[in-house]
Amino acid sequence: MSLIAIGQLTSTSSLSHNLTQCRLLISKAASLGAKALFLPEATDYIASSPSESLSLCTPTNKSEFVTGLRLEAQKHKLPIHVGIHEPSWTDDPKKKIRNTVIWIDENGHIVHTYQKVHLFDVDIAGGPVLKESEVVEAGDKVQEVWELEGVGRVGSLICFDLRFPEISLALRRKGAEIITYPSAFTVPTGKAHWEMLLRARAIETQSYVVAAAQVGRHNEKRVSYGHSMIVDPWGRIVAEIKNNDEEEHPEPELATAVIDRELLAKVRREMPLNRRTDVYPEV
Ligand SMILES: O=C(O)CNC(=O)[C@H](CS)NC(=O)CCC(=O)C(=O)O
Repeated sequence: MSLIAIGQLTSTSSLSHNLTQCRLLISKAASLGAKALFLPEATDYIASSPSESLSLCTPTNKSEFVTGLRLEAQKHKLPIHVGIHEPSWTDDPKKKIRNTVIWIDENGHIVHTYQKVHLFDVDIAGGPVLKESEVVEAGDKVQEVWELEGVGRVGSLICFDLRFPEISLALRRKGAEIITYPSAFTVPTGKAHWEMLLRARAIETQSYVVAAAQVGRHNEKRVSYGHSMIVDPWGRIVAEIKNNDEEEHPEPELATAVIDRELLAKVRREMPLNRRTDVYPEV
């Protein structure tokens, strides 16, 4: 049984501001004895336009934000899972960004990474209108699941990936016990679908779902839904940040939950989900 923490904040286009907010969450998570801290998608920055996003994107080993987090992880001996932007270019004139999540271990080393596979291109009447693929390069790999010592086997996904059960089932097949969805959901889609999708993914993969999310107003164009949560393999919400949807500038917040591997084993033992791949194709 190990405690983990999720952090919720409002990233802006100021990397140093975002780092300051993360430092508060990191020291809080460490003082509570969490074994790891999970932060949202795009914690390094949320820009107000594709061109601003491109101009803020720097190589990971030169990013002041990532360097700052690595030092904090080392100082507090606290592993950190965090969504960032990474450049994909070498000398490609059509520059693109990678929307990734990195895993920083307790020594401050980046030991795992995942690049978002499903990009958010939507045009919903009355909003939101977002075309992530204009500036972001889609990933093409399911991550290898890794062991977070004393906690469980982790597989990472990001935000919009949540709507595609196939990739979470692929992680389960690779041995995942904890599936993460660092996110920046929009308010209308969050109100309609966020909790339902997270709980569905937890129930059908019989895994913990860890979803740290951006909240509040990032700039004149973007607001995120928040409501970060951890769901257990039975579909129960075991940690939740209940932000007020009217509040545009909430304080960074933290929530914790215990990961109970015995419960996980019990759920999987009591209701085996044996697939009928003789009837339909394996996904
Ligand atoms: O823009 C950045 O820098 C960070 N990336 C994001 O915020 C991404 C792409 S715009 N947001 C989502 O995928 C929201 C998905 C969503 O809201 C849904 O599935 O309903």
